[in-house]
Amino acid sequence: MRQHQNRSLKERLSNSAFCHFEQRGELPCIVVQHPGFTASLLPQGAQLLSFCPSGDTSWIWLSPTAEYQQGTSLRGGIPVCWPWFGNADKNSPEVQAAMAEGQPLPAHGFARTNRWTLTRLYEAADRVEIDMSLPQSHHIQSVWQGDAELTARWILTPTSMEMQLITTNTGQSTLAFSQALHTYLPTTDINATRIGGLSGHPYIDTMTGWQRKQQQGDVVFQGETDRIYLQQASPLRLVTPQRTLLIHSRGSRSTVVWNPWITKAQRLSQFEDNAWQTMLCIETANAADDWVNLAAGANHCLSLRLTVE
Ligand SMILES: O=P(O)(O)OC[C@H]1O[C@@H](O)[C@H](O)[C@@H](O)[C@@H]1O
Repeated sequence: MRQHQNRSLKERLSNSAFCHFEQRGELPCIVVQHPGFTASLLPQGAQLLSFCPSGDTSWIWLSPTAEYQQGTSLRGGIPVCWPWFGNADKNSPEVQAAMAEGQPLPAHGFARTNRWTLTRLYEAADRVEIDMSLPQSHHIQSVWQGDAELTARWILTPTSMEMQLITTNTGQSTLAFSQALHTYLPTTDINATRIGGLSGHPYIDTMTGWQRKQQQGDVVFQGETDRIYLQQASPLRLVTPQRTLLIHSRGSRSTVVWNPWITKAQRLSQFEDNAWQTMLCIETANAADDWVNLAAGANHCLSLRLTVE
């Protein structure tokens, strides 16, 4: 099955102007080498691993110790969390209703560890667009009873990286889900890093028993940080010593901000002990109170677009 999937992906990419197939450990990877930018994406998890405009370093962080293993999400890039965010039991009863009972349920859902299929590739002088869809599988049906089609779309240009996650409710009744584009971002110094655009927003601080608080000013990092900011926030402004990145989002009414800091870093897989100093996550989400209730037949598009200021 895997070999057949890899053969047809190779064939599909053999006529491509800018994309080629590369095997990385156990995983096939799509490498994009456009005159204006380079990028790499895994069909496993529809995970973008890197995006570098020409002359720049990657706007996306990838762990130097990331492992290319079947069925395991790589640490870094943009993992897709869907159809639930975080621990299954922290989701609303509506989101939990479609989850199978008596099964171990993976954190952040199953989309990030399953194999997706390349369904569209558009290449032009000013952009590359790539679509992947998540096929139904026995494994998915054993953990989740929702009826949905899921498409990931990237629109890559020399000056921007857009990722969309489109959920279509193919069932007869309303579909409830939570989700995130779990973007890992680089910084050269977490102590000199701040996020603008969240001042005045309420947030859930998972570090203090899910207490509700309110953000005053920019978000700065002084310890382990794991927060769900509520309400729509776009654009966010990530200021690092290296660059200022604007994070534009649509279809998102919550933002997760995460840095594991010193102690949690030592417990994380595929993560060097000091890596917390040079990364953070800003996740374009619909999480906690903010889950999506999608009518039968309707679509929902969660989108994230990165540009530099
Ligand atoms: O190790 P995982 O499953 O990729 O999760 C990483 C982090 O993901 C974040 O979204 C969560 O808020 C954190 O609590 C979690 O630790």
